[in-house]
Amino acid sequence: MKNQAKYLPIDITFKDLKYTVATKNGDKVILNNIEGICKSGEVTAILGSSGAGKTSLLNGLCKRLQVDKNHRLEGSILANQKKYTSKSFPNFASYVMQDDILPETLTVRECIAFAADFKIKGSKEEKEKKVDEVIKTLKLERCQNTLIGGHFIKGVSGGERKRTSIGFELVSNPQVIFLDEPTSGLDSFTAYILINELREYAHNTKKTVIFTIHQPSTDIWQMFDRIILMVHGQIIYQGPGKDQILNYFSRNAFHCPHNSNPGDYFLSIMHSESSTNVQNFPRYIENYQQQLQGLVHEEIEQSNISDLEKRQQVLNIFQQIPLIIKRCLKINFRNPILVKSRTIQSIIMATYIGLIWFQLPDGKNDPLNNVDVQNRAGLIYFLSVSVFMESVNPCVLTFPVDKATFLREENAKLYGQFAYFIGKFFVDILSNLPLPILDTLIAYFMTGLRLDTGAFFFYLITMIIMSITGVSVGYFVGTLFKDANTSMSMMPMIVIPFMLFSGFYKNRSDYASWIGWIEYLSPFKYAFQALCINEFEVTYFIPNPIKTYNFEFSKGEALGLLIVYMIVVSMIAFFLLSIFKKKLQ
Ligand SMILES: Nc1ncnc2c1ncn2[C@@H]1O[C@H](COP(=O)(O)OP(=O)(O)OP(=O)(O)O)[C@@H](O)[C@H]1O
Repeated sequence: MKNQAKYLPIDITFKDLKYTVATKNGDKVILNNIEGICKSGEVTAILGSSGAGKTSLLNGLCKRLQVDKNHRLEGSILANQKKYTSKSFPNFASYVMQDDILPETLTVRECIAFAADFKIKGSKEEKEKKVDEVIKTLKLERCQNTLIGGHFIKGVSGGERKRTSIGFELVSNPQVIFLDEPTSGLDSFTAYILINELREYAHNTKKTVIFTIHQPSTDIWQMFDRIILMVHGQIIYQGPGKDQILNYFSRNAFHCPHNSNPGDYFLSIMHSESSTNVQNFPRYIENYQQQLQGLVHEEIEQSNISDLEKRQQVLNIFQQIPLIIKRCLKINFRNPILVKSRTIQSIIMATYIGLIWFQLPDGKNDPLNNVDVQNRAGLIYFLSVSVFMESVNPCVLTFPVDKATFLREENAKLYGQFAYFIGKFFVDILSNLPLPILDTLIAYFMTGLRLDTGAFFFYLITMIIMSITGVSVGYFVGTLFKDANTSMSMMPMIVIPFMLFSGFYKNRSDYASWIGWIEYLSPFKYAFQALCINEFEVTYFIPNPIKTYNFEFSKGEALGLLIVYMIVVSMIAFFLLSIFKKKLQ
């Protein structure tokens, strides 16, 4: 019984669907009271001129349309005559976005296997068998061990990338698969192969395949089982493809010339740039309403009826976290920017610092030398800033990209936000760990900081915590803004005030009371206090900076507060992500 429900074919239907957006010039109707059906075992193509409402319809069916007081969605959208929500959607359906969001440093096989691990119940062998099957279906055998690639790494071709995205969704064997322009950016042959694979998937396993498409070639056009044509948010044809659609339009005096591509012909009579077309739109709509709408209505009434399956997540949180960690490790450690260049950068930076502040006098011979005290305090402050920057920058750059992957996968119910956050945070801490250690080993001894085992390890731990704090702040900034460029350009606005209120540039006793509270938001304040006390608590220098800087905490307290700061900022980033999640999806 359970199995029957699992493989039950699903028809998607929509009735009286109206989507209205409030604009400055009044309400704009994007979908205008339309109804239709996409049947199981068939490929349904949604076509129309630019701005006709194809993507809005597809997003509506996927429960991804923005709905609020300015965006109203009316009517019903059903699967086997049952309502579904964005939450229950992944139980039976998958959505392949137009932009492929895949990690650059994973291979094609690893991407598909990752989805299989989360989505398929069964042994490792069963999962591998399913991955093999999908790779074979999508003809990805030859590139299965090639990296996806991106800006810095040469990877698979655009077509292979698109097929990997589809494989990522297909591996869970969804009953319904929605695709937004799956052929965009592909050459005609690759596009043909892709649509043919989707057609076989629909025909052989009674699945429902629905996509929007621009300018299909004649060969591709012949593969559509069902076509929905749209203009100005209305449907002007809905029914079988091939000869039926041509005959229907011929009967209504719109003859597709012999030997021409029907896709091109229909687009030529639908695009709204031509005034003749626009004059004809009411005719198309009227013809459709008089001749076809009744039939469509009957098809909707006769569509499959069944309860929708309630799929549970296959893995619990404790099984999800190790898989996320495994993947994040691969992503981070295979990335040449994140590993090689950061390590080299860190070595060069620490050596620079070591050379500039080389073997600072310890005050034994000249305890009253203010310049030496100032140099030593400046060095300590700069070291804490440098280790923070080393970890915050890559996080701000990569988190918005990773966030997109997370949103897609969380949307597809692969795992939950908590599992993702813990797994990713753990790996980012691990990836950053060598840098403060390397910095310390080089700079600490080159500059001649206090030679004492306890002081050395306290320094090292503070630098590691400061590096992790950089990761937390990186997540915070990366969550606040949608893309890496905005995050990077906004970061100075957040970090510079923290630096100014560290107590190094301006003595904390001198802050104006109305703004002085900002110092408690500055991680540099806690790090600088901890490191400075650590360095000067045992010293030959008479003017002791511990007093001059007016520190209010002991070094242990300052380090403790830095740890609390790091945890609180991470928690804020976590909650911000859950608040913005809905909006970003
Ligand atoms: N949230 C929105 N606010 C305002 N207008 C919108 C919104 N969403 C869609 N539109 C408008 O509705 C119309 C239909 O948009 P949609 O993206 O569905 O068209 P489309 O047929 O997919 O076009 P294209 O082929 O160019 O992607 C367009 O004119 C678009 O500008």
